[in-house]
Amino acid sequence: MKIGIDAITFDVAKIHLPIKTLAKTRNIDPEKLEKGLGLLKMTLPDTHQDTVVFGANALTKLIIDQAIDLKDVARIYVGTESAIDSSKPISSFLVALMEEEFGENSLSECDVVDFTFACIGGVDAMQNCIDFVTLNPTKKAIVVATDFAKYDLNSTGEYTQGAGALAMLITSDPRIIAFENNWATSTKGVFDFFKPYRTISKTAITGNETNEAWFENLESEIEIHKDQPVFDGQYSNQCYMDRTRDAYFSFKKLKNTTETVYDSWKSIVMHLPYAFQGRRMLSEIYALDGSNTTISGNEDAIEYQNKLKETSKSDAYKTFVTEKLMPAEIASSLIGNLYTGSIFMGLLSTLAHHYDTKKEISGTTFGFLAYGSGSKSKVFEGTIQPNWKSAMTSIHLFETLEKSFEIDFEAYEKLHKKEQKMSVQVPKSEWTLDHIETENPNLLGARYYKWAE
Ligand SMILES: CC(=O)CC(=O)SCCNC(=O)CCNC(=O)[C@H](O)C(C)(C)COP(=O)(O)OP(=O)(O)OC[C@H]1O[C@@H](n2cnc3c(N)ncnc32)[C@H](O)[C@@H]1OP(=O)(O)O
Repeated sequence: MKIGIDAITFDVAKIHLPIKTLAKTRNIDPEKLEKGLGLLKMTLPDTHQDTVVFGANALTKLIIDQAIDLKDVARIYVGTESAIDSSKPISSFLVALMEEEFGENSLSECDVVDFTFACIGGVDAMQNCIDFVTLNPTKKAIVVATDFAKYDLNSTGEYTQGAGALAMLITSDPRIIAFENNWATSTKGVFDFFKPYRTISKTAITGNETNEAWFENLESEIEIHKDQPVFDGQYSNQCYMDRTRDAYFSFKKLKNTTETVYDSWKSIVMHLPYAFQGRRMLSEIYALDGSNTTISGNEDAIEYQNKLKETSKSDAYKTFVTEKLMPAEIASSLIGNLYTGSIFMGLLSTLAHHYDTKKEISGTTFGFLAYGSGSKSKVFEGTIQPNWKSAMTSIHLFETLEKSFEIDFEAYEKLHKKEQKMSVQVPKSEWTLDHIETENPNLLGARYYKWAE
């Protein structure tokens, strides 16, 4: 029995800052960002948008476009690392909004939960849903991956920001892609990128040593939540390379093959925190699993790195990248990082590219290399199904991204610093964050959403 993705929808932030504008203001060589990292635009949420809004928009579109009867949906599992509450999951908000739109109690028997493991939570959610549908082939599950990749101003992550969501319908006999039951994992607990609870001492804020109540906070430490991560960029790259390499070779063992696995993949879809991360990180796997590898494993660290650099600059590797990785990069260049959604956006970008260029990819196998900081990689593969094109007719990925609204640097900084109070663009036919409760003590911080006609 085949299980996989039957339909995909997306909702990406509709405003963007051109990378050239950021490069100019930050005094960075634009060529480094455009040609070195593959960045063109970075999207960011408007004042009325958050991760619930993106997820709800993608999900509403999926339900309407695919005429899904919610009685058939047994699970809505969300992948996110941008939760807006430490207890109430985004999936709980989504249920409320979907019931508002599609009828009271229409999802009352649906199991919902959020999965958090940095950027790999969406893949974890999907693997779980696939297992569920394998056991219950008449049922359907939906995976939503929603995130806001926000980095500190002036940090090395600043040019990799992005925001949006994807929703995927998981069924038996899927139209788009069916996954094989080989999932290889590599895990190691590290601090490459994380979003810790932080504190500031009350004394530092009030200048007062006596721990007097401060806006009803009785603790001497004031807790701070930030969307921006603590991270070490180059170390996170090393963790990404180590985990994906180990998961790849575990996958090879699972398949019990001595052949070069990536040769059997028409396209390779990786987690893309920025467009060229995959091509920059994959050269090691390319060299190690290649039939004519020049790497023996006995080199010292410097020689090993030099050989990898040589490999990554070779014509053969460039051709490999153009054939197998480039289609997934196109959307990433125009969006930025979607954290949990990035790998699925890479899949959608690949499908849209082949659809728009009229390439037949039915029956070909795609390889997936997922990564989440902290850290974990999963490697798996799937086969494109004969009816994949019928699931692409309503997608319009690149046309939609083309319509993104350009903002200037001043507007970007105001949004980043939360100084912008009014929407930059008037919302239309989409969910919006209406207000956050500030008075009622039993509902303090409750977030309310509404549909903008
Ligand atoms: C966060 C997640 O989503 C989870 C993860 O994946 S973790 C792994 C990724 N980590 C992150 O995304 C964390 C946030 N990002 C960062 O810290 C940084 O953006 C980064 C570490 C990813 C990149 O760091 P950086 O210091 O800006 O770039 P750097 O590593 O020097 O690479 C610049 C590239 O541009 C190239 N370049 C520089 N100037 C150039 C020019 N004028 N023309 C063309 N290319 C140029 C360099 O040669 C280099 O490419 P190669 O190594 O492939 O040759």
